[in-house]
Amino acid sequence: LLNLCTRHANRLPPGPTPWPIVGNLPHLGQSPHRSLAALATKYGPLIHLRLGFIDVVVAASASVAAQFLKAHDANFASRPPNSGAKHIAYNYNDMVFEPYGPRWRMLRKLCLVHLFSNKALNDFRHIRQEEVAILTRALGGAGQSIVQLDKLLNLCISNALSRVMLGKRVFGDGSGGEDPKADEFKDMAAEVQVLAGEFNIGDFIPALDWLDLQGVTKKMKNLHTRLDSFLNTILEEHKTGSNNSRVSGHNHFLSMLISLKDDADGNGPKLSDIEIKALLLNLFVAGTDTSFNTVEWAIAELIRHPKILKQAQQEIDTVVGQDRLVTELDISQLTFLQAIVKETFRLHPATPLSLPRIASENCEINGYNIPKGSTLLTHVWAIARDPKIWTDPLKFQPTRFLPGGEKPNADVKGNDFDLIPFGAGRRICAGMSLGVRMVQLLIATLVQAFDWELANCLEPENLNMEEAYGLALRRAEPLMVHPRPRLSPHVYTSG
Ligand code: HEM
Repeated sequence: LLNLCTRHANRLPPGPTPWPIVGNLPHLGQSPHRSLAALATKYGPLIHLRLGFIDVVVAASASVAAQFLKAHDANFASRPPNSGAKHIAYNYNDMVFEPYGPRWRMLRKLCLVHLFSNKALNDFRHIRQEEVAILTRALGGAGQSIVQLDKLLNLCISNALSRVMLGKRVFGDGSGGEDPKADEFKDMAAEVQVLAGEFNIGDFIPALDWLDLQGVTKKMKNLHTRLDSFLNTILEEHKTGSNNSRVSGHNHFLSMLISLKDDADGNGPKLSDIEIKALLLNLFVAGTDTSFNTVEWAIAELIRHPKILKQAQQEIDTVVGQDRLVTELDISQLTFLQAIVKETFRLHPATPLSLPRIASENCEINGYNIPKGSTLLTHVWAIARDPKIWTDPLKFQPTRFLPGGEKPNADVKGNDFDLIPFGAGRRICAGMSLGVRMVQLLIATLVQAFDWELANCLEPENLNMEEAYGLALRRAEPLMVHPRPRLSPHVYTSG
C-alpha cells in the first residue's frame, strides 16, 4: 500500500509526450491558449507539459483552478522568472513580478490606498466621467469619417489613469483628438503584451538564452529603452516642477511616491526612481490594454447582436433618459448592461492564460505531484468556455447572467471560479476595482450614446472576430466603425 501511495504521489499530471530538449514547446503553436485548451480536452483539466527544462502545469477547469488559487494559493503566490520581467520591467523592480513578501505587500497597499480603494475610486470618479465625456464628444463629431475605436479608447483610458497617477493627461489636450504620442504609447503597450506573452525559448532552455533564437530579447531591450525614455520625461517633469498641466496640483499618485520617506529603521517604503518607473509602467501597461480590449470586444459583439444592443439601449433610456450621459452611479440599476459586461469578460477575457505563478514547494493537486518550481498557467479562457459549465459556451448570451439564467449570481471578482478574468487569490488583479468600473462606464456610454455601423458597409455577420494572441488577447483586426449619435444633440457638445 505504501508503495502504491508513493508512486501515486510522484505521478505528474497527464500531458503530451515531450520532445528531447525543447520538450512540448512545439505543441504551443501560434495560439498557445487554443493549443492548450485542445490539449486539456484530450488529457483532462489538469495537464503537465515540459517546456524546455521547465515543468508547466495548466489549470483548465474551475475546480482545478480553485485547487491552485484557493486551497494552495499560498504556494503559488509568486511569479516565475522570465525575460519580460528582466528586460522590460526593470529587472524585477516592479510589482507584477515582485516575489510574494513584504515589499510586494507594501507596493500593493500603496496602490490599494491611493488608487483602488472605494474612497480613492469615488474621489476620482469625476475624472473618469470627464474623460469618457470627451471621448463621447470626439465620437459624436466623427461625422462620416471612419473611427478606429481602440485608438480613442486607449486615449481615454490612458488619460483617465494618468490624471489620477500623474495629475495630468499624458496624451492630447483633452479635446479628444488623436495624438501621435498616444499612438506611440499604445503601440509600445501592445508590444509589451505581445512580447510578454511569447514563450521565449531562452526562458525555458537557459543554455540557449544568449542565442535569442526568436529575437525576443533584442526586441524587449529596444522596447524598454523607448518606454524608459517616456517614463524619464514624466519623472523629470514632476521633479523639476515643469508639469504645467491645467489639472496638475500635487495631490496625485506620483507626487505621493516621490515624497515617501524612510521610516526610522530604514525599512519604510522609500522608492528609488527605478522602482517608481517600474510601478508606473506596470499600472499603465496592465491598466490600458486589458480595459480597452474588453470594451472593443464588447462593441464588436453588440454590433453582431443588434437585438442585444437595442435592449441595452432601452434599459439605459429608461433609467437615464436621452438628455444626459450615463454615470457610474447609474450602473447599479443597469442589470442587463452588467450582464453584457460579464458576458464580454467570459468570452473575451483580457488575459487568456492569466499571469503565470510558480510553485514555491512541491505539492499535490488532485492526487498528482506538482514539482517545486513548476509554472502554473490558469486557463481563464478555457474555463469560461467549458461546455460542462456553460450552455452554448461560444454564444454571446448575456441573459445567462440574469435571474432565471444559468448563472444569475456569478461575479467576476475571483469568488466564482467559473469566471475569473481577473485571476483569483492573493495575487488577483490589483486594479480589478478600477478595471470593472472603467469597463462598465465605457460600455454603458458607448451603448447609450451611439448606434454603430461598420466601416466600408461591412455586414455585421462578416465582421472578423479572430483573436491575436498575446499576454492580452487583442482583436486580430481593429474595429473600424461609424458611431451614429442617438441622444439629444447638447449631450455631445456640453461639459
Ligand atoms: C479589464 C481589465 C483587467 C483585467 C481583465 C485584468 C486581469 C488581470 C489578471 C488576470 C491578472 C493576474 C492575476 C493573477 O495572477 O491571479 C492581473 C494582474 C494585475 N493587474 Fe490587472 N486586469 C485588468 C485591469 C487592470 C487595471 C486597470 C490595473 C491598474 C491600473 C491592473 C493592474 C494589475 C496589476 C498591478 C497586476 C499584478 C498584481 C500582482 O502581481 O500582485 N489591471 N490583471
